[in-house]
Amino acid sequence: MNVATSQEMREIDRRTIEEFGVPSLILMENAATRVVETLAQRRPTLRGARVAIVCGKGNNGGDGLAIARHLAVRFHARVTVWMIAPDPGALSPDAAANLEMAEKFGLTIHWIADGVSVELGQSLASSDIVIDALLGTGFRGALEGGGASAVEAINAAGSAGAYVVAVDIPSGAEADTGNVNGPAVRAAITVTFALPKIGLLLFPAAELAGEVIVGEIGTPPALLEGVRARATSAADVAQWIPARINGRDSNKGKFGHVTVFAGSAGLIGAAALSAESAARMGSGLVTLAVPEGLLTAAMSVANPVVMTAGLPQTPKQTFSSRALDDALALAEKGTAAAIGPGLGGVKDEDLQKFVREFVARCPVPLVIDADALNVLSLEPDRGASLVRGRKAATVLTPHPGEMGRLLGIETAQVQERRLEHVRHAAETYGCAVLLKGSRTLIATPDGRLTINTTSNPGMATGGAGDVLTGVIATLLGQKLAAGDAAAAGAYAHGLAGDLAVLSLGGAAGLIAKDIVDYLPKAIGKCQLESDGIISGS
Ligand SMILES: NC(=O)C1=CN([C@@H]2O[C@H](COP(=O)(O)OP(=O)(O)OC[C@H]3O[C@@H](n4cnc5c(N)ncnc54)[C@H](O)[C@@H]3O)[C@@H](O)[C@H]2O)[C@@H](O)CC1
Ligand SMILES: [K+]
Repeated sequence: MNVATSQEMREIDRRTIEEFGVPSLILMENAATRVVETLAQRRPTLRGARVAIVCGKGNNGGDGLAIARHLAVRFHARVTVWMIAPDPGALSPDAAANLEMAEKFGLTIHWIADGVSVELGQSLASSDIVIDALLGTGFRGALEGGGASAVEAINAAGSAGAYVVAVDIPSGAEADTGNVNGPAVRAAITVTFALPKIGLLLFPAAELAGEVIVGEIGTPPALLEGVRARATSAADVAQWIPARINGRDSNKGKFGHVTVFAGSAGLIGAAALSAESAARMGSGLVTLAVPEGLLTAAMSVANPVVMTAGLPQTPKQTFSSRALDDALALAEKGTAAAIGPGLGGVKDEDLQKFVREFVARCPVPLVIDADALNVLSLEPDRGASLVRGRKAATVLTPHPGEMGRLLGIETAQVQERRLEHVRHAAETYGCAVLLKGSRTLIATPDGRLTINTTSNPGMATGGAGDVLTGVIATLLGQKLAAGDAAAAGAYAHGLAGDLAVLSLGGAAGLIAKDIVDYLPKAIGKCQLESDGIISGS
């Protein structure tokens, strides 16, 4: 599913109006109609209901005024409009046109420039439905003054039982970041137009939006295809994966062969988890390479389907640069490799040398994770040029701390502008980059962005990242493009975690191995959803 930034949406609207001749007032009318239809479906008691509509001075407010008219005319709703604006002269042209119509239809309209009004609070609190048409995609920053007071009144009404509907996006939330920097509306449902705005998928806005309905407003479909961001769907995953593995002449050679380079003393479990997840994700063969002193330990904890190899090690039982030739030869036998989980000893110069050389020369598609990322970010410029120089596809899978180190910034800075930084990293390192989080983001150097909507807080548990590494390596080994492998991998991994939590009946006790075990179910669910046999969650 495509998702839009506010700028892309403005441009789509502009082209709809200028190139396709659809007047902006028709778009606004369509938007209002979609909200009213949704309300009619969700609120069987809409006829005669008490509805308060809070409108701003921009086009979001214009939508609210059009909604007011439709509710009054078609459903005889008892509508009160609250304009949070100084006077009609402050309104956008389309909002002003709708104000004029609303006035001529005899609707009740109150004006409060500063938003502080006892009557507003009382009116909202005694309404069955409150419609938030204060601010839409034009909003940035933090709400203060009148807008903030109006939002607080909306939320108080919501807490008192009113059904709160946000028009396009909850007011106070930023459409491009999902950030909420001040008061923001908490809605039961958000009706957004043409395409979901990126912010609606990102926290905290995603949580404030409630259920998100996408209302079609007459935008030419071709214009909706031109956006740069998307959210992965089950159908995407189903489409990407079976094209490679469901052929009639299946044999294990066709499913790929992943080689995982991982593990150090005390961290052999990370290695075993990555390898087992590759097997569960459907890799035909999996080889786990560990420092040679840990081979026996690896064989005892790894799943028996996993082949094992021991490579030359440093005195601290991490990979030595002497392991390089063997490692490259092993990698070359497979269709994809992963390096990083539990490597340990990042300060060990011999390990650093091994990682740098391996990354530069590994001839097959490669997932770089965890300590391997930390080695690269010891000297970020050199790390970036090593990755950029690679011949085969690459996916980096940093968590926010690792991303900060890769870019030479603080973790908090990463988290403040996740979209921006993941895109920047993809450009800098010239490969697909997956930034982990409650909404994992994937960027590719061509500027495309994917938002992952599966996963749950239970997955913030040791080893979950190691599992993801094995999953993505499997998809790379089945010849998916790097960005698709990362997107499909994140979706399947998150869905496996969701299914595991449902099955366990709680999130707190989820362990990484559960995610591994639910991978087959997650893939199966994607296929069933894609075939229309079951509906999406
Ligand atoms: N352009 C179009 O053709 C369509 C637009 N539609 C609606 O129009 C909305 C976008 O309209 P606009 O671009 O007019 O913008 P908005 O209605 O979202 O609001 C913009 C107003 O918010 C103010 N603002 C921005 N940041 C602020 C802050 N921190 N504190 C207080 N005020 C702030 C701006 O000064 C501006 O007056 C969409 O969300 C959607 O609801 C729909 O009618 C569909 C068609
Ligand atoms: K709104």
